[in-house]
Amino acid sequence: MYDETRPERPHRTAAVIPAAGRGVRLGPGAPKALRTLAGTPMLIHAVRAMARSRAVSLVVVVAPADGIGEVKNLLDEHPLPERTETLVVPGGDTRQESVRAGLDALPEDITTVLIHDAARPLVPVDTVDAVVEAVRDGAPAVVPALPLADTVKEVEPAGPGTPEPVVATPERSRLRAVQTPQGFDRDTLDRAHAAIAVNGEGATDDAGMVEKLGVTVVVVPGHEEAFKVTRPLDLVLAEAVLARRRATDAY
Ligand SMILES: Nc1ccn([C@@H]2O[C@H](COP(=O)(O)OP(=O)(O)OP(=O)(O)O)[C@@H](O)[C@H]2O)c(=O)n1
Ligand SMILES: C[C@](O)(CO)[C@H](O)COP(=O)(O)O
Repeated sequence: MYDETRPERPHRTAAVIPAAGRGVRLGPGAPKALRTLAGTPMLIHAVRAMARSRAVSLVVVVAPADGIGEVKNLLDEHPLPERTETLVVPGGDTRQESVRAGLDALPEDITTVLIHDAARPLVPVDTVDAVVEAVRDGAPAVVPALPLADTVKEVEPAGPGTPEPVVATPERSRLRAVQTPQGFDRDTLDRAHAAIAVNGEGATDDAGMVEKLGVTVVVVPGHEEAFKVTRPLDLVLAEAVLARRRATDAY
């Protein structure tokens, strides 16, 4: 409820980009975030995607611990609009630890945080803005997501080469494939990470940690081009999207 005796906290939004993964599923080569798409490192595409939003005034890149200097050089070589500051911090052994390192580096005045995978370099600015707007409208946690095209089965995992028994078929119309940026009220996300540090349970995304607090997470429409570059075929798709953007002057 609005309390007129309490001064409004100014909204300031930061994007934290976990970029410290190795990219094992992509195959041998440089760390995934440093591999190029249309000649530009994936990380730079992701940083630009955040900086395109006028709401984002700070981008924190969580880099491989042995790649801090290289990432700083890349950011110097690819300047952003003047309104966007950048910070680079070393990541951890898991995505969760890397996100925590990014959160720890945020200045006090940040009230809204976006967590965005470097591995989703092509997310359109409208998706970023929709997430920020939903947080600013009062949702403590917001994820962009799309309905699924495939039917999904829950299985009893078995060893390699052993057929896995199906245990359930969730109703597809109720399922969503979740993307990033995921947007949060900063205090809520800090609480979620602190709780996980105590109980030790992990989650494959940040919203999952907030759900464990019992806080409602809401979904806004995601975008097909916000897909995660995970396996080699994703590189082919990403290059095709960039070629189409260049041909239509949309980039
Ligand atoms: N220790 C880690 C692991 C992952 N990430 C980041 O989290 C995002 C999503 O992770 P994923 O796509 O799984 O990247 P990788 O861990 O690099 O991929 P893989 O699992 O194939 O090694 C990526 O931007 C990745 O750089 C990170 O910052 N720190
Ligand atoms: C955060 C995420 O991109 C949401 O779909 C996904 O969970 C990351 O998973 P990964 O295995 O770390 O790539």
